[in-house]
Amino acid sequence: MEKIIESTELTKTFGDFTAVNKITFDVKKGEIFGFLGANGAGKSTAMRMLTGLLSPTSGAATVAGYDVFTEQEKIKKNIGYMSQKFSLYNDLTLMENITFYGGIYGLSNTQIKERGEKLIERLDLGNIKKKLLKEVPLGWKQKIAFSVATLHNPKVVFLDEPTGGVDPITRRQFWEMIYEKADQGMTVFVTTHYMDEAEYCHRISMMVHGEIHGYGTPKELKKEFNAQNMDEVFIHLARGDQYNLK
Ligand SMILES: Nc1ncnc2c1ncn2[C@@H]1O[C@H](COP(=O)(O)OP(=O)(O)OP(=O)(O)O)[C@@H](O)[C@H]1O
Repeated sequence: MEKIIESTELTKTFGDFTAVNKITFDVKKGEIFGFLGANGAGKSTAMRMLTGLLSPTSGAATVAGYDVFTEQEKIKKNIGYMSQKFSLYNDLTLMENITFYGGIYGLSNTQIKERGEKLIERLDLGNIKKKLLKEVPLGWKQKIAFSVATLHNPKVVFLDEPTGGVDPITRRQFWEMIYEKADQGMTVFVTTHYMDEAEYCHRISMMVHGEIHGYGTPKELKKEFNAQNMDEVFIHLARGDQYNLK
């Protein structure tokens, strides 16, 4: 199957400190790939390199066929990105946000109108489309942010802890949206701290101190670490062997 992301020994150092140390992995078309790790493990740094926001120190990687060292602008045009911090404008209405981002993504006015209306219908937001975003509850904002990040049908969408602070029902709805996009062939690269969400991913990598220490399907990882669930896999990897699960 076609690989959308390929990383070989990708590394980022800040002075003497190695934040990301030789990470090697790939992500296939239409795959939901979970990028996990404890706070400070290096996830955001890796994601920033893959989205063309930060220059790597060494190694090699391509995203949607473009080189992270030399084709960062092309990468940015072919991806969607939803950052940890809510990325829409609170002082614009829903439709104004859609128009603004649609313009940034290079969509025509007709495309913006059509896709915007479809998005509003899909999320059943007709009654709030004229409200300022700041009046909309967080869970809804996250779903809107995801829809806006995929408005231009990117090959891959990067989601940095998209469901942080959101209630369980909304998280579930959010994941239904992720599945829908993946079924359409979009690749989803997602970081999360929720281990139940890790179970929803097709494959996972687990970062520990800048390195990938676990890589595979949830089933494979549970088998490898003799764990009942992803929580146990995470504890085993992130906190060392003191739990003696293996
Ligand atoms: N610009 C920078 N200069 C120096 N050190 C940095 C810089 N950016 C990140 N780091 C360090 O690199 C390490 C990895 O940080 P990073 O933000 O990638 O981790 P993370 O896994 O995304 O954590 P979190 O889940 O908290 O977002 C941390 O120790 C951080 O302090």
